[in-house]
Amino acid sequence: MKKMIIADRIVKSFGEGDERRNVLDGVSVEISEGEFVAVMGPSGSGKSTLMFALSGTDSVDGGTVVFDGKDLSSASENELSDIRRNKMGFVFQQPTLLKNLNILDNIILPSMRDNRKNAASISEKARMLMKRVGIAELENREITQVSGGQLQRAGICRALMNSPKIIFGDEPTGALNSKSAQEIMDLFSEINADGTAIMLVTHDAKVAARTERIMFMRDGTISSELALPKFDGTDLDDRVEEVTEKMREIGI
Ligand SMILES: Nc1ncnc2c1ncn2[C@@H]1O[C@H](COP(=O)(O)OP(=O)(O)OP(=O)(O)O)[C@@H](O)[C@H]1O
Repeated sequence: MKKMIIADRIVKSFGEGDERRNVLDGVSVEISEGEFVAVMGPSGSGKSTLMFALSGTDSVDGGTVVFDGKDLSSASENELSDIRRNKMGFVFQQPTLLKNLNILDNIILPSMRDNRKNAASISEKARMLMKRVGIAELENREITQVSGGQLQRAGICRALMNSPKIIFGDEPTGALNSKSAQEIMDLFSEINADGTAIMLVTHDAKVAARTERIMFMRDGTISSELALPKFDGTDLDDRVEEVTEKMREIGI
C-alpha cells in the first residue's frame, strides 16, 4: 500500500530552560493509505502530541512529516488548513458541537464555512452520512437531547463530510459506555473497510484490538509495535487477549 504519512525522526519539545524536554524524541512513523492503527502508552508518553504532529495541527521542532506527498513543515498556514479540512477528519473524546445548533447544522457547519460547495449538496451528504451511522431521525434534535453515543456518531459524520483520506481519533470512545463504545468501533471498522485510514489514540485494549497495528509509546518514542491481521469481526476476544498480554509484557 502507498505510504500516506511518513514522519522521520520528529522532535517536539515543551517547556523553557532547564524544564524543556522532548515530548516527542525522534519518532519515525509511516502510515499507509487505508491502514487502521492505534497508539497506546502510559499517560504523558506523547500519544496526543504525536497525533497533532502527524496531522499538522502542531508544528514540530525537528524532523519531517510528509503527508500525501507534502512536507508539512514547509506548508503555509493556508495550505495546512486546506489539507486538514479536505484530507483529514478529527474525532475527539467529547465532540465539540455547538449547543445552539441542532445535530444536522452542527454536522454541516464546517463545510458551510467552505464556500466551494452549495448548501443543498452539503445537506444531502450530511443526511446520507447520518443515515449510514444510524442517526437519520435525529437531525433536528438539540445536542443536549441525544445520548453520548449518538453525539459521537454526529461527530463522526462531521469528520466524514469531506471524504477524508484519514481519520484521527483521540480517545473517541473514552466517554462512552462499553456497548456504545463497541458500536462506535463497529462504525470505525466499516469506515476503514471502505478505504479510509484511521489512527486512534487509546488506553483501551478493546479499541486497539480492532486495528491492524498498535504502536506503543514510552517517553516520547515508539518502544514497540504489535501487528494484527485485519479484523474480520470474528475473533475480538482473542485479539483483546493478545493486546492485553503485550501491554502486560511492556508494563503499561
Ligand atoms: N502545549 C503543551 N505545553 C506544555 N506541555 C505539553 C503540551 N502538550 C503536551 N504537553 C506535555 O507533553 C507530555 C505528553 O503529552 P500528551 O498529551 O501527548 O500525552 P499522552 O500520551 O497523550 O497522555 P494522556 O494519555 O494522558 O492523554 C505531557 O507531559 C504533557 O504535559
